[in-house]
Amino acid sequence: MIELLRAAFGMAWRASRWLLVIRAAIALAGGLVPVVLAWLTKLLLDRLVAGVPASEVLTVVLGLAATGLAAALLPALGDFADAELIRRTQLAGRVELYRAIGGFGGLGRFEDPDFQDRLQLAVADGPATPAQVTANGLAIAQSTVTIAGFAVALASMAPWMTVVVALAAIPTIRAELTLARARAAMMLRLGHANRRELFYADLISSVTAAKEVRLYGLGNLFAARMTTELRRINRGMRDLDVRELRMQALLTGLGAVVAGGGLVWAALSARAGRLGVGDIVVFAAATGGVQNLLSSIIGHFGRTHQALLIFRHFRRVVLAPPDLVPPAGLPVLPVPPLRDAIELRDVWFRYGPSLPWILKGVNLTIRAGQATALVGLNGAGKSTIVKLLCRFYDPARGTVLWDGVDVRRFAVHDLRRRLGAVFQDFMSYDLSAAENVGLGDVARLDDRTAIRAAAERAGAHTAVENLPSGYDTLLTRFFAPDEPDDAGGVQLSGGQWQRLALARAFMRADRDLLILDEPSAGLDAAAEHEVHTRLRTLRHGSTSVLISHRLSTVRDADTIAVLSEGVVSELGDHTALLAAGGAYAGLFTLQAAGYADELHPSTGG
Ligand SMILES: Nc1ncnc2c1ncn2[C@@H]1O[C@H](COP(=O)(O)OP(=O)(O)OP(=O)(O)O)[C@@H](O)[C@H]1O
Repeated sequence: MIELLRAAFGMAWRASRWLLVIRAAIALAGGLVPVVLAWLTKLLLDRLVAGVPASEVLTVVLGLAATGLAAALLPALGDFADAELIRRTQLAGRVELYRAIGGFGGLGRFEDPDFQDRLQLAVADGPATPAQVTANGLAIAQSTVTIAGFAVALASMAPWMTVVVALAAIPTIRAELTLARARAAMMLRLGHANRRELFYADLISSVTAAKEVRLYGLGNLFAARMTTELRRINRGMRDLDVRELRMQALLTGLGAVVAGGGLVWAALSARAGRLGVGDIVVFAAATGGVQNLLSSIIGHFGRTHQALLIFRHFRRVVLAPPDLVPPAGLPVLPVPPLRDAIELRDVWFRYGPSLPWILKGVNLTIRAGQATALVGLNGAGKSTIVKLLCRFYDPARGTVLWDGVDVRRFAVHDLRRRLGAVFQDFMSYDLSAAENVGLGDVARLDDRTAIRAAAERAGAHTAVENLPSGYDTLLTRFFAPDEPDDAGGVQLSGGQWQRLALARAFMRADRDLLILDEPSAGLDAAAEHEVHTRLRTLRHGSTSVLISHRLSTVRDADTIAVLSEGVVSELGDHTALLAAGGAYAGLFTLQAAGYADELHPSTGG
């Protein structure tokens, strides 16, 4: 906890050291104000009772007015400084967090539900926690200053009372810490439910799901499921609130007994002439004040504790070790241009220790300068191989070799700079058409000539030029236009989006390996033909991996690998595989027969 505390203060300090110094000065002054007020009030009453000259009374009154002004202003100043501190620390925290998340090279962490819960908590609440810890810490310091002042006053009148008040605080401290721990644990436990609730809420309100939700009448079902999750969350929170209420009631009772007892003693002492009128004022202010402050300190302790527990999740995400590491002890190597081949050697892979093996000893050589096609039934593991080639995961066993070097020896971003890819589940960015293409090579994001050339290769140029603002057209209707006379965004069709994804990959067409996972699945027949003709020319002499269920589009690949039961079951070119009469030949004949039937329907009957 001390280490966490230090890290939280460190972050706030780095985010804004001057603000922190000013906030500390406000806390110190704010801590002294109640004590000064109580002493000035006692002084005023004592002087009034003693009948001193008016000028002496006036001095005290002026002092009281000035302290009163400070009492009124300081909290507002403190709140302002806290809010600014939170804003600045939150900004610094977000930058740190997103840099860390961006640094995760693989996909495994994003698919781990426990890590997701931690990530969501870190993203939603983590960045503000250092400022919360700091603000609560300063509030504790402020209250401690006040308590020290009152304790001196109380000890001079009734030392035993100081001890009783301090002892009465112990159960409160324990209770608050227990509650803080329970609150933080609850937040993590409710993480699953929160994510499910957000998931259903998004389905109900998102444009993407709107069609199916309406057609299948899913709105009520999703709303009911969302409500169930919300109820579960509310139940958890309510249980905690009830526990808190019960404890507060008990502790308040205890406080009232202590304060009441002290006041009875003070009143009896004043009656017996042992205490003056001013003393009673200071005594009442001190017992009430110390008790209030102790419980406020304890509250702040609880909140600090809770913020620290969330900050711990934030730190775990930020300080998570690299997820893709080179083999133990071996130095990282630069990635040389591909000269010979990429080889998967006895590669085994599954998506989690408890999940089934997807690849069970795949051996495959992707030769430089050649086109390799991967075919196989749904779920055979074709996209999984693509993900291993991009090193989104490392194989559980076996190796992926780049010209004979294990790809784990390379820095992952260096390796990826040498790849271009269209994924089956490609992205559609709510950005301009030019950016949707240019993102394929960030260094050339503003290079309109390169963007246009890539769009032309993908057969997307004419369609983009015909958009209301050409390449500058925003490809979304999600954002309202900035200018009133702006035509606003447009929504593309599925096939048009696919062409842009292809164009994005073509921004990297000169890279060492071009991966095309179903690059034409959403295209019409003419477009598909056109794209594949272009691809054929483009692929000529370059290294590519192509996945397609339409076997006519892979027939001219140099090598076709059939994936089945987790291994490469057939390998060769189209002619060899047809002649072998295996699974490929069967599938190809089936597809060809389908078209032949359409072209030459049986005339019988
Ligand atoms: N992220 C993931 N987590 C867990 N399992 C996964 C994940 N991605 C894929 N799988 C599983 O791995 C298997 C292979 O999937 P993969 O996407 O590689 O198949 P594919 O051959 O590309 O299929 P398709 O032809 O349908 O695109 C499937 O059974 C799938 O359920």
